[in-house]
Amino acid sequence: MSDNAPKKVGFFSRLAAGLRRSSSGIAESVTAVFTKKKLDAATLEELEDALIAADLGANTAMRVTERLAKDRFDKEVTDEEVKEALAETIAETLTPLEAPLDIGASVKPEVVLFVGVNGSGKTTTLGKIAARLKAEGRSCLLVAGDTFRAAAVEQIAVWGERSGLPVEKRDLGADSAGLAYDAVQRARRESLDAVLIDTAGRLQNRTELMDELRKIVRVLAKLDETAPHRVILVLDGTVGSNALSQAEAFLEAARVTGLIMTKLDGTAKGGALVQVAEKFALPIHAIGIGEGIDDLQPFNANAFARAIAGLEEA
Ligand SMILES: Nc1nc2c(ncn2[C@@H]2O[C@H](COP(=O)(O)OP(=O)(O)OP(=O)(O)O)[C@@H](O)[C@H]2O)c(=O)[nH]1
Repeated sequence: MSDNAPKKVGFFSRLAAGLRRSSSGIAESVTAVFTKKKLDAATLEELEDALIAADLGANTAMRVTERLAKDRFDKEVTDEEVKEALAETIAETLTPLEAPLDIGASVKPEVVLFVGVNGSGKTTTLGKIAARLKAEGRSCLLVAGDTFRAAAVEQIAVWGERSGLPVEKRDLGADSAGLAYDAVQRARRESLDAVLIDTAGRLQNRTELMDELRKIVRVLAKLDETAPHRVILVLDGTVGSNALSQAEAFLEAARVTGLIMTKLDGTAKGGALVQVAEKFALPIHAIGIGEGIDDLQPFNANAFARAIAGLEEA
């Protein structure tokens, strides 16, 4: 137990530092509304507006104000109490969705597809997960399924080299569904634990590219009707509420099974994770709070809720 204590402190403080831009935006809104005011209807409305403006979504904002109204109406409240109510509400939403990844533990090879819009962090996230799997003694094949961009293929190759993991790639412009199919066959031959497939970034309104994604899913299911076993949607935390339409489109096209939100270190809009979670109830595997390998953290709902509300660790 004592061995774990310092690690836990480090984890939370890095998370809090990563989320600082989001949490300070929220803290400013809360402080602007509450300077030891009595909690009346007008203050509650102002608070609700401030939380919506912080990208937390109307539903969460309403639940926070209802919670406060129930216990504290007509009494004095401090901004600390508001933040506690906020953290508790966010944790209630997110705790059931906490889903740490355990790739390659049950199915072998576990086929995992990474999807998302351009630049959301798919390739980097895949590389970080591969490095972690390797460190845990699991074998995996990295698949450079973004056959449109030479830089993406190169990026996967670098992650493979760095982690000493095999990479399946093709010439630029090759059919990514065929590549994914061949990769799964190779992983079977080589008895690997997992196949991690990168895909090209695509905007959710580009029908032909979404169709290509459907094709990859269809082709994988030909080899094994339970594949892909996971479809991880990588969302860029800086896009705020736009993440909702992205999640909707990718859920429809590719049966997304879980999500990872990246770049929460560079955004004031991290509250959007709560909105997406609330609307789609998608398992949340991890969050990215920086570009380093250790900056992809397994998702911890309580820690996230306290950090984004600008509170200390519980
Ligand atoms: N600050 C920060 N940067 C990140 C994080 N995750 C990824 N990035 C950076 O975001 C940029 C885009 O990441 P990629 O992994 O190339 O994104 P992609 O989704 O594969 O991009 P496309 O192939 O264009 O679709 C890179 O510069 C990454 O280093 C994160 O959690 N925090």
